[in-house]
Amino acid sequence: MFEQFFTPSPEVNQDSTTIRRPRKGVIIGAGQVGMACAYSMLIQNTLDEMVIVDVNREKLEGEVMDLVHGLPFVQPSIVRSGTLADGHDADIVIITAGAKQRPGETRLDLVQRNVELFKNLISEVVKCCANAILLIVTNPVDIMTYVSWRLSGLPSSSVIGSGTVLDTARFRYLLAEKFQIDPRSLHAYIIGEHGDSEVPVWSKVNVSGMPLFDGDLDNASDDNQQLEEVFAQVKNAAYEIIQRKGATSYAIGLGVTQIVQAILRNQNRVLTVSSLINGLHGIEDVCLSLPAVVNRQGVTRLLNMSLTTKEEQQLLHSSQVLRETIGKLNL
Ligand SMILES: NC(=O)C1=CN([C@@H]2O[C@H](COP(=O)(O)OP(=O)(O)OC[C@H]3O[C@@H](n4cnc5c(N)ncnc54)[C@H](O)[C@@H]3O)[C@@H](O)[C@H]2O)C=CC1
Ligand SMILES: CC(=O)C(=O)O
Repeated sequence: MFEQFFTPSPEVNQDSTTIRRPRKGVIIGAGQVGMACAYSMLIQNTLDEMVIVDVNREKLEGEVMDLVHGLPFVQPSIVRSGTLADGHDADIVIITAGAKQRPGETRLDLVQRNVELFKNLISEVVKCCANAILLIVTNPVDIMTYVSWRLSGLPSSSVIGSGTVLDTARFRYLLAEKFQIDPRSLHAYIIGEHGDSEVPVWSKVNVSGMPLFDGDLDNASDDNQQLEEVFAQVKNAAYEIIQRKGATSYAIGLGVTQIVQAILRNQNRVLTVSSLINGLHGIEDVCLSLPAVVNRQGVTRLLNMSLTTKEEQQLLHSSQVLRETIGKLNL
């Protein structure tokens, strides 16, 4: 079509091995979170091709129409609605489908509904997108990551949960506000469950390598109480936001983008994603977040982070909460 406008170049390189293979991702779930991930990845030039899938076809079409009308403003990429079958050559599948918390509900309250959904979904994903890394966002994300690993039969390195990447960002943001520091220069981690039993690693909080505390916040000084209040805000952030606007989406969209970039750009980036833990800190057969090295193979290494006795105990408790929940599942 319109050949009159173009003249083929005399020496087009036909050797496809010199051309980088496009980075392709599938997002399952075109809800608030799925679309925030799509938008964030689009404006950060993260994928060359993005396929968005949802059982609600009408909503899906509307969301994708809205998104593609922005393509002239960003780096070129393909964005379209589709089905899982369109993901046969996908590098990554991001799962955001499923029930979300209503005001007052915990993430663990979603477990039955979302595990039932995943029982069908994961086998389809593995069948259709055989070579993809799975990135789970649906809550309760640690349980859903474990369930996805078990149901998929994939190596655990290829099944990753967004984990406490979001909580870690909230922690850094709030601490950075308090200390008047750019959050990128403040290093701090939330580990364990993405949920009520999560653990702040006070002993490792530092500004460009300078530790801010000796260890645990043991004495009840005013300063320490203020810092405990910061952690309470981190832990309760989702409840507070859901109470006000019904869902959280922007920050998780940005967090997912960082994880996807770490994977597809082979960055070896340290992120508090959720992955299978077997042995570290005395934890067995649970997915939860510890600082992990993320690259094109997924989670390849976990940092042997030293913790105080109190932090170890809190982490073990968090793992027990998750293990008990897994123990009640009929997988
Ligand atoms: N890991 C994290 O840090 C966070 C996780 N979440 C979780 O993400 C999930 C999604 O939240 P929202 O997007 O706000 O919910 P939402 O209700 O806006 O969207 C969910 C979407 O999933 C779709 N869906 C349901 N079953 C499907 C299937 N079998 N295949 C394809 N699509 C399907 C629905 O049609 C809907 O469009 C929830 O479980 C929520 O708790 C939310 C924020 C942060
Ligand atoms: C909903 C949720 O998991 C969060 O915003 O942390």
